[in-house]
Amino acid sequence: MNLKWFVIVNPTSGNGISKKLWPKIKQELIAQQFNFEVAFTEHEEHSTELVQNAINNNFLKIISVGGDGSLHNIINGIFNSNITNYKSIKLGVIPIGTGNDWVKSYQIPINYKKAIEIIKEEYIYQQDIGKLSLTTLKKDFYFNNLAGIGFDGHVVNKVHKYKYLGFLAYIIGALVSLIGFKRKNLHIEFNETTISGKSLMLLIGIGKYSGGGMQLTENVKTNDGLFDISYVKKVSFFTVIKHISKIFNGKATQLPIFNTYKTSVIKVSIKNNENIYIQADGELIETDNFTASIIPRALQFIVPKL
Ligand SMILES: Nc1ncnc2c1ncn2[C@@H]1O[C@H](COP(=O)(O)OP(=O)(O)OP(=O)(O)O)[C@@H](O)[C@H]1O
Repeated sequence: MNLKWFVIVNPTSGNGISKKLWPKIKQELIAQQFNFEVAFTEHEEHSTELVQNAINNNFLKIISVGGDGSLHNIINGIFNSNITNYKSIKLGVIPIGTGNDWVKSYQIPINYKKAIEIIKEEYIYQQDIGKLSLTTLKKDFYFNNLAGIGFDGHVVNKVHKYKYLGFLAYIIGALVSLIGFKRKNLHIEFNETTISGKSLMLLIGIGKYSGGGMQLTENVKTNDGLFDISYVKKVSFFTVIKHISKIFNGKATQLPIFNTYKTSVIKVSIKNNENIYIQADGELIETDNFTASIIPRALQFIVPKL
């Protein structure tokens, strides 16, 4: 076993803030007596490969410096591989992203010095991981925070243009995208429930926050072995504007447009081969019918002791 930490830095995250801050982060890691090696991502999804190499070289303690997409790629690197000792891995996050949504569930501070202090404590929390198995493409994608299909994916597709606006990128992207959005036909099955027809969006949640601080799922517990499902058939622009504060204060799911459920498995089919976007942790994945299943307490994350 390698006792050193392996630090993966996405220099592009947070609109390039990671790159600018890295010298200070490095200094702080040294000051807090971390023994570490570092690698920078050189292209999209490179962290998937970097984490696999690190684990194959016996590193078990990983730090992600970046946003939700960087963490998502690291998790896909761990689970989309033949790594069998993933239960021994410890994963810490120094959040330098745009949305930084996963860290909000655990109140991990955006301040990098404080985030490093938390990692130093090595307090472990075993969190559920979601697995999206694409039916036709026979590919698996994993997520640690939230996946969505429909409007949600559409916003992720649009949001790149607005990332310079920071966390506001998602809400502005959502408002702009709502105008003229055409709902898609979905067929959704879980437990004894079937939902079929034109749908605005389906959210499959593990973590509490998405879209830069929005709370669109209910009674979230990240290790209960259940997805927090939110289904919205339709919504008007006027309703969103009227209830905009509820999107961020956790009360949105009380609105009658929200149907919420809990399940460990959910099957989604896209009717009529419609062109629809699917996102996982804010990263677009390929479009296909899929089954989402939860892997309870699959991975050890380093979080603050609450
Ligand atoms: N060297 C690189 N060049 C270009 N893209 C990269 C590079 N390294 C990683 N990426 C991509 O950068 C994207 C965004 O990263 P990340 O999500 O960490 O930052 P963010 O978008 O600013 O934050 P958030 O997801 O929290 O809003 C990911 O999709 C990842 O694949």
